[in-house]
Amino acid sequence: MLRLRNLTCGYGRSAVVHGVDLEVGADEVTAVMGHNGAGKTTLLRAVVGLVPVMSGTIEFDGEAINRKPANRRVRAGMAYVPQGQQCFAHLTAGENLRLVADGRKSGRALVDAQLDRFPALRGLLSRQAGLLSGGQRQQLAIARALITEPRLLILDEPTEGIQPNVVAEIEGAIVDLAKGGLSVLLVEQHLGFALQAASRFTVLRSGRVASQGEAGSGAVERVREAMAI
Ligand SMILES: Nc1ncnc2c1ncn2[C@@H]1O[C@H](COP(=O)(O)OP(=O)(O)OP(=O)(O)O)[C@@H](O)[C@H]1O
Repeated sequence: MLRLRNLTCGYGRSAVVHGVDLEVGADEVTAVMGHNGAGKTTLLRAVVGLVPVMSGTIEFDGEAINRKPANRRVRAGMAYVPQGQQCFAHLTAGENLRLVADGRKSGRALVDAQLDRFPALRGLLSRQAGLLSGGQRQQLAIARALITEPRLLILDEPTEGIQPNVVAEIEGAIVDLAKGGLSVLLVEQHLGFALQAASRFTVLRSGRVASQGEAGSGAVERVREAMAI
């Protein structure tokens, strides 16, 4: 589905991510971990086309997409949920969803499906998104991304700064999505959840792969060691 080969990317002439290989298989979750500033967000932004590739390749469905603009990557089946529960704060929750759904075939059904996934949003549709809690805004942001019917969902720290009772709901939704056949590239600080949801993991340190492997037995120790925690 997604394969990065020897990817180097960054800002201007400064590389931030250096020679990273990484794969997200069909129907799989790959977790990317690492301390603040390790380059996780930069890597995700390169995948969606918001940070230029300096060298190496990004392949999506076997096709090199290094030069494909972000809008065409979205059309090809990627959806990106950036860090920070980003929504249109002055629009209502319902308007945030309709903005993406309107004009799509079965737009209303797509919205309904996401309201079934995140039932708490049903009662909040007429509320301004900026007045929702962080957890509710994150659910809204994920719901909005899913309305585009992606094949690869790219999530940047979806549980960061969110009240613990909602964290469990968001984690559950991500696990369900993966079980339902969606591929997910997940940046996540919570080790336990990342390794439970993912089948592969990558730890970045100063933009380089410090550890990588399958999220089975022994993975927690490998990740802890790579992150020195
Ligand atoms: N727009 C930018 N221009 C220049 N440098 C940037 C830019 N955004 C990030 N950086 C630098 O790139 C490096 C990696 O940042 P990045 O946000 O990718 O890390 P991260 O692992 O996602 O960290 P965090 O968990 O804090 O978000 C940092 O040194 C940061 O200062």
